[in-house]
Amino acid sequence: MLVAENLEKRYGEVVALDGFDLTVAPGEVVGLIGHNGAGKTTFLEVVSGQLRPDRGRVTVCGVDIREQPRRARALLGVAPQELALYPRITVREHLVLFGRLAGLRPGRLRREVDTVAGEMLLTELLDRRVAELSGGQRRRVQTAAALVHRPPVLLLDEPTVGADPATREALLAAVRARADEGASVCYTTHYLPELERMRAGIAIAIKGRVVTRDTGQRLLAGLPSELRVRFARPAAPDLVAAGGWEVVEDELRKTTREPGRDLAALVGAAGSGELVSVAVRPPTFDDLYHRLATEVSDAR
Ligand SMILES: Nc1ncnc2c1ncn2[C@@H]1O[C@H](COP(=O)(O)OP(=O)(O)OP(=O)(O)O)[C@@H](O)[C@H]1O
Repeated sequence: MLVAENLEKRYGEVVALDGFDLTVAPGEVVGLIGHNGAGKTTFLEVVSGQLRPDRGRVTVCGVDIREQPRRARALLGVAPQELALYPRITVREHLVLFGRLAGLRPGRLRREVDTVAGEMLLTELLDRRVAELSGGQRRRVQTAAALVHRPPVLLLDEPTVGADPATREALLAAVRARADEGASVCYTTHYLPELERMRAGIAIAIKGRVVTRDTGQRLLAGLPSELRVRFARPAAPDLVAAGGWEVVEDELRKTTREPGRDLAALVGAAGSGELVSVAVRPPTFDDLYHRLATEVSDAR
């Protein structure tokens, strides 16, 4: 369980966190999303103990990070946005190092290294030095190092940046599996379909605070669908204009929260005999992101 309450952090005039609250329950993946500069990385740095907040409190499985920083740190798995790896050692040595620092004993450590290497598609690379890896491969090592000791709280800051599709899929599956085992996962990304894939809750940060916390499905439910209708012959222009339809080649399109009602009204006026096709595209996570982007620019 991760609980952050009323965090504040200033850098001179810049307010990076401004009353930031977030709770992530065991078994839950929360996608923390928001524009560049919304405070996501600052929040993760505060939780992982790299940064001291001016105000507020964070507990990790009930352990206060300020009162017992070492105990709290041992309960966390952190993959920061900036790569922080030792280039001269091998991938295996890396994972062993992180597992040992977290207190894993040799037998279990060996097993966990093999398991996480398999999950993150790193098995073939275990004996390569980090310096010899590509950017995407290094990021995978960083995520594996966060997972290796099976921490109850995971903080992953844009872990799929630069990942190819197979790697992205493997990473999302591994993260979801850790949550299914009971971990609380806080995951930042600018790519919302990843959150859909992990059945993640969504926390939207704007200007240093979480303004919305809901399921993806409920947030999507507030968005319009796109309705596309084709007739055998062009519909009458006055009919099109009156219904607020857009004409794109031989198709009528409308973005609407009530596709059924709009379709019925159109067909009622034009007659169904000429109808060739109807398609409804429900809102996607990309639409949600665009909506958020608009709302954020309006709030600025
Ligand atoms: N070391 C620093 N010194 C001064 N200002 C900083 C520092 N670190 C962050 N900030 C400022 O704090 C605010 C929040 O930054 P933060 O990196 O937390 O945003 P973010 O939501 O993670 O953005 P991104 O999506 O780009 O990763 C920004 O205005 C940023 O410029």
